[in-house]
Amino acid sequence: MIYTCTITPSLDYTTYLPDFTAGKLNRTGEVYYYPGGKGINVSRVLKRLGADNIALGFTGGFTGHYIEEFLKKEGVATDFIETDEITRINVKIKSAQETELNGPGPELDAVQLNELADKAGKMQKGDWLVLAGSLPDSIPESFFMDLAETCRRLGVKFVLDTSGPALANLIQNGPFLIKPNQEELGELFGRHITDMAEAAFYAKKLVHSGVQHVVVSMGGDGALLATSELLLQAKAPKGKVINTVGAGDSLVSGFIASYAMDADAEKAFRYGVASGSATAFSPDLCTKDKVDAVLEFVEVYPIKEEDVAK
Ligand SMILES: Nc1ncnc2c1ncn2[C@@H]1O[C@H](COP(=O)(O)OP(=O)(O)OP(=O)(O)O)[C@@H](O)[C@H]1O
Ligand SMILES: O=P(O)(O)OC[C@@]1(O)O[C@H](CO)[C@@H](O)[C@@H]1O
Repeated sequence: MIYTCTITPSLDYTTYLPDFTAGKLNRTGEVYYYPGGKGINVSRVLKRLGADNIALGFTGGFTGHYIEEFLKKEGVATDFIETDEITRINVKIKSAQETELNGPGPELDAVQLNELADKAGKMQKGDWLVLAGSLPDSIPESFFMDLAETCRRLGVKFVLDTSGPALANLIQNGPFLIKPNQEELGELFGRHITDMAEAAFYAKKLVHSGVQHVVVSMGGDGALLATSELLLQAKAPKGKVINTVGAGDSLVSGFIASYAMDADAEKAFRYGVASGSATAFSPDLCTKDKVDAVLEFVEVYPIKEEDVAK
């Protein structure tokens, strides 16, 4: 079974308007209320790609209830732990530019965290755990280290799509897959990464430190994959970009859905990039039809040793 874990879900209040001016009253046009948070997006896309999964995490209040109902209607199984706090509302403003306002995550106590640890302790060899999204500072880092250790002990494939100090610590546990974007990769090494050559250099470093698959997503420039055997670049297909929120999560979903079927990292990478781009070209997250339609336009080729920054 594939489990996703979203510590900080959100209800994404998503609105499109022709002009947005900060400091003024802006009247919105189209408004959408999507369940959000990175792990939840991964769950939704996995389901659309035909991969059954269970969404874990913490939800509360009317927003939490809405998220659960929405996921139920889409056929995504959930096993959330209830919080007293209302799940945050994140505001996504789509105008000439994309502006986002993300709220803080929940305050969780030891009982709630233990409940999650218990669920993780029941996973089985061959399962997947995708820990995605921001991790509140109030949770001790040792909690996530223990989660990673549980995965290692049980033979569960641990996938990480988070950032900050937690990511830096957790990569020491040899996760199956991490998917930093260019900026997050730079944060890990305290530098500003400007191109594919530099991204390849640092991705390889992560592989040497024990990460099994490193996918660095680079927005409209595509992505790269580094493993102990492969160093590949994918060019993203061209298309009309509507909404890039969740594009990275879709890449993770596409990779997992494909790898779970064929255990072929190159194929999974191509399918992941197609999924990310298909979301960028959609108002909500991608559908399988859209992914299949863009797949043939994803170009994948090896990065030559001389093209890796030194
Ligand atoms: N403008 C674009 N055109 C085509 N494909 C895109 C575009 N932006 C994103 N993508 C696709 O989505 C993938 C992930 O995008 P990106 O690097 O923006 O992820 P991210 O920063 O993790 O996003 P998020 O956190 O919003 O999910 C890219 O590798 C690419 O395949
Ligand atoms: O605040 P975080 O947890 O870093 O990111 C949360 C978020 O921006 O990520 C998703 C897109 O990737 C959205 O659904 C959600 O609102």
